[in-house]
Amino acid sequence: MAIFSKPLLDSLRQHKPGKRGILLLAVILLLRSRLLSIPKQAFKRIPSARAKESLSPGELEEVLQQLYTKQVDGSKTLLVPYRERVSKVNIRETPKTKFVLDAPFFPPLPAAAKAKPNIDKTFLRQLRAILFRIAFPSFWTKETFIVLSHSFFLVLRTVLSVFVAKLDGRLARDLVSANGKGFLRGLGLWFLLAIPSTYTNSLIRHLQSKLSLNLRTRLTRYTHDLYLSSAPNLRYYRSGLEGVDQYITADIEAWCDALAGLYGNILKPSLDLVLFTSQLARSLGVRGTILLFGNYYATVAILRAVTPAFGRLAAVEAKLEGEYRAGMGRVGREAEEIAFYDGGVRERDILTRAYMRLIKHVNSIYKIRIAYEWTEDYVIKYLWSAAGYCLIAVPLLYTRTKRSLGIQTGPSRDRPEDAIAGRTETYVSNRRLLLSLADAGGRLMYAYKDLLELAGLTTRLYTLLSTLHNLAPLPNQTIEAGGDISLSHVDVVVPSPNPVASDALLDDESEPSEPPLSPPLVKDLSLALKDGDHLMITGSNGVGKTAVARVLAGLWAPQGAGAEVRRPADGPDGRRAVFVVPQRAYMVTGSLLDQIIYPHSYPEFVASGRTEKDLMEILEMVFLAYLPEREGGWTTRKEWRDVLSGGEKQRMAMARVFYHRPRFAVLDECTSAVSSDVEGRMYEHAKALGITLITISLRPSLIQYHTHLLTLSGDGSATWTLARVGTEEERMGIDREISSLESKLADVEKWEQRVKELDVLLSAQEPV
Ligand SMILES: Nc1ncnc2c1ncn2[C@@H]1O[C@H](COP(=O)(O)OP(=O)(O)OP(=O)(O)O)[C@@H](O)[C@H]1O
Repeated sequence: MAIFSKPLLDSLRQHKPGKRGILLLAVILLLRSRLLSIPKQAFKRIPSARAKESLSPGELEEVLQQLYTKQVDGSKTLLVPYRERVSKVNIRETPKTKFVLDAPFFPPLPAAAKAKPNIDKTFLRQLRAILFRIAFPSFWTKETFIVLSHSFFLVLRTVLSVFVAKLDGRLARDLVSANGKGFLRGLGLWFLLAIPSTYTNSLIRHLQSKLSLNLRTRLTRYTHDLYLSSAPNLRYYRSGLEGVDQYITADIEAWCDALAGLYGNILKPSLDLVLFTSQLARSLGVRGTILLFGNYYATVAILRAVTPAFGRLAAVEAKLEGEYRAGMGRVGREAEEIAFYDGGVRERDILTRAYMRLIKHVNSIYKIRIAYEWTEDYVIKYLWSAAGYCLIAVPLLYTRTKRSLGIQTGPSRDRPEDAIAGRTETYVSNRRLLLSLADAGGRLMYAYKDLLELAGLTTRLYTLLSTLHNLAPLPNQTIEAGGDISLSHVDVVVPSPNPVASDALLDDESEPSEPPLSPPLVKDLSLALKDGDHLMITGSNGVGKTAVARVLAGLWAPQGAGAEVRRPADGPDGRRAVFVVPQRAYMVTGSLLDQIIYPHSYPEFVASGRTEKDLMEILEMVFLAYLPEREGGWTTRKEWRDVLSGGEKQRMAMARVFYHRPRFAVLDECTSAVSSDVEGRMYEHAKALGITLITISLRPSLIQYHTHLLTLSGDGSATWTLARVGTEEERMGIDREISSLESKLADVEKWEQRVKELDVLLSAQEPV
């Protein structure tokens, strides 16, 4: 290899130990990259048992269906399709105790802090909490190793820059003194030094991206575990955070990028500044060094005075971006409804307004940046350069003893041309150092701006985490194995919005106040249901029927003095105690099979011992047996929300009830689009399976399948009546209806008489 050629080895021998070290390092780095590339090619030729084969479309479908495999220790291995292969990712859930321990580090933010993210104590506290509780929970993590490697290469780059500056000076000296041999040797060294320099640069970029990605994975997984929590937390349901998708997707990514970039952007120029200043101070003397520091001080003072509130601007930008993104998502989701109304133009106006709001803000940032960057450029490029010339002049014009920077080991400088060559060397080295210094200063100033932007993003991320951490769990419901459902003295009240989630970034800086509790929808509700007590809840629209179901299912906390909700626990065989089918049919992302077994996953379905034959029987029960064939099999993956009709979706929801066979099924107007005869058969089948029904409906035809009727009065008094179907009360109601019908029948004779009279009248008027 060329790098082992004799001249190079000679030059290695000729140089001092320090320089030899650098050359050695360059050779090692070069060899490392060479060596690393060899095995890859070699391995390609060796067929390995571990080599991953590409999956056939059928196998890929199976993997998509499988989703994960369960490990012995309870963790899951997610099967992630990747380039027609499958990569396995081990997922260990964040323990609940970790969240409990972390919560005190995320106290709620005062509105003023949300509105004005800045580099202050609050920012440092937030950053510390996110960094040391989530991003780097302990020292021995992969991320720490990346940071250490990153730091090493950053330091190495600075050291290499100093050598480049020295070599620059040496080349100029050899040129001025017409030392051809020395010049060529210097040029050789220049190329050699370029190898580790460029390698270091690309590695720094690589490690920075890797750090950002690893941080993102850590934060995302932590947030997923925190946000998608089950009862009694249900944070995804109760957080009340607007644009939460923006927080979890874009904001986390932006924060990780900003942090990973900032580390390099601060460490490297700071190191440069220290190293170059110390180098320069050696040749500039005391006067020059004082001038240098005076220059730094003036720069910082000027730039601090003109720096706008980049933190707040970045946070507002993220929020507006989230609003625009959410609007676009809504149109995508509700496309058909909008199309029926032909509401495209209206939606366009709404979205364009959201977009223009964002653009206006981004534009204003750009405008603010012009003034800032103009000042920054003026100060860093021109002021520093002018100061640099003055500083370089110090050793050249006033210093009698021209000290070298350590490279000049050449012949004595008694001759005048040697003196000129020496001065040129000093000048070129100092100038390069000064240019690097100006560059470092510029980057530090940029880093200050980045730091402000990071403060804004940190506030956003902290708002998300503190909102989720500070959401008190729902009060414990009494859950008894084998018990029944009972509510006693429960007031059903709409929960007040989470005050912590309020976003003061755009509006005012006022503290969030506790919103007043709305009046109860249903007052002092008491009822008890055991197996076979089929209950129907009825009442006019908006009266609170679904609200009762929410309390029953544990989504809303029961209110009122002495209020208590008792629910049965799930059976030991995994049989669900209570299963709610909501008003709006929900279709999960996945295959046709996934729709029936939801919220079970495929491995749970397999573990339950059920087969596709069982699923087919269920589909027959809900009159959807044609679906597997029509849609191309059980594993077909489609956007089921759009593919199935409204009635089909409702039938599918009933299929889920038959699959899970809960003890109690709360059916919230979930068969409103199903024809009455099919609805009746599904109700009969549910009862035959031993499922106790709690139906919310306005259809009187459904009363016959129930034993109790809860009627919520729609007169604003929040009262209710609970009657047994077929009791005295109900009979009285039926008797009243019969007597009203009989009195109407008594009039039938009079109406028939009248019809005859009208016939006679009409025939008299007909022309003969
Ligand atoms: N999250 C909420 N925030 C504010 N108000 C709510 C919320 N959920 C329900 N409400 C209000 O509570 C009232 C009762 O709602 P609910 O959904 O229980 O009505 P419902 O009786 O089921 O009506 P429908 O027959 O139309 O389905 C409504 O006036 C509704 O606006």
